[in-house]
Amino acid sequence: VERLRLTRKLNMNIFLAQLIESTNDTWGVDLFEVDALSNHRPLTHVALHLFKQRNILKQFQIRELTFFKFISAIEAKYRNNPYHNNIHATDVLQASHHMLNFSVFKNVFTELEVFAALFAAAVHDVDHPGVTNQYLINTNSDLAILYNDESVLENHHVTLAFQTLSTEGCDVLSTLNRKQHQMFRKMVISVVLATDMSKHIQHIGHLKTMVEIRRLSSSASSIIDPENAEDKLQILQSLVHCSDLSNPLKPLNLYLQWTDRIMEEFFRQGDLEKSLNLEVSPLCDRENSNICKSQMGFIDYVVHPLWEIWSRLTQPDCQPIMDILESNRVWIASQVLTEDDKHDG
Ligand SMILES: COc1ccc(/C(C)=N\OCC(=O)N2C[C@H](C)O[C@@H](C)C2)cc1OC1CCCC1
Ligand SMILES: [Zn+2]
Repeated sequence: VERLRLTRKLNMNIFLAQLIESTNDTWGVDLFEVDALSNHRPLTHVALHLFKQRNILKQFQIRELTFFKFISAIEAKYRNNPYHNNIHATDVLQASHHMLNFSVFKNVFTELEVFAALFAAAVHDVDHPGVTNQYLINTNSDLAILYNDESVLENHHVTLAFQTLSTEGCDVLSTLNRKQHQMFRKMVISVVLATDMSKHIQHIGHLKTMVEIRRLSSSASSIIDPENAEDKLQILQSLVHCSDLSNPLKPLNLYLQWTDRIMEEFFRQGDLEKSLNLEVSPLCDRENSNICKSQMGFIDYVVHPLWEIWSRLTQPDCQPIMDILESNRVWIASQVLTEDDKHDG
């Protein structure tokens, strides 16, 4: 029996190593499997692997043990929410890594910009309480008071991330010089704050402008001017925001798990609102929800408008991902019909 147990353990570790290896260049890795096989430490395993694969630790002379301690401390500060947890952080990190490899970004970003974008993705929802900004504002929470109702969650995530750097043995930025540290901090703050859904429309506007300029100056082969730091920062903000809203563009079985999770998180908020005699927020009433219809709305009015312009900027590498969105939408639409019948009884 002992031999059987060890053999099974060995096979699990081999399977885990293969899954982690696939995060290098695969869209739609099953991070729920990575979570199960890694003793619920997907973020530490995947972040260490990707930062090493990109040679970031060597470039900035960051000791592997320091990075391990930092990312482990961050992972431990993610709460066990149904959706906003360490698996979601790993998902956004891996999607951001994947899209930084798009050919349109070749020779565009500096190592520091790549480091900042992936760092921001890994920490972007740390200590998320599983409720929305609006809920925190409506309940006069300490966080809303602290951040004056402005991007309350996002301010909290980035503050906590930088505070974690001063935990014993966790300062992954200690080898950066003053200028690098200043630029890194500016980029991480702006990328994490840009994940606030209230900035969603602005992302679309900036991307439309950039695509327009690309279309007009069709001469310029690579549309992104590596000298324009502002444009590059906006692209990194949109890259992480797109990764944050990438669930409907993942293989259907993964998309459906994320949908179940976000709905459970929203429903728990609705339960809290009911118990506090507050008005139940949209989509948060578990007694009265149409999951497929709300996902259709999410895809048609939030996700597709963003990804449509993002895919135009990043053509042709985004096409396979857009194809997944299209097929998922067709599947969801087919379920709406049957879901209606179910409700009609
Ligand atoms: C897989 O599905 C989702 C994945 C992630 C999210 C998150 C974290 N934010 O998304 C934007 C958001 O919170 N919004 C604010 C308000 C809830 O109105 C919405 C239209 C936009 C939401 C997902 O689906 C939602 C939206 C439709 C049903 C539940
Ligand atoms: Zn997020």
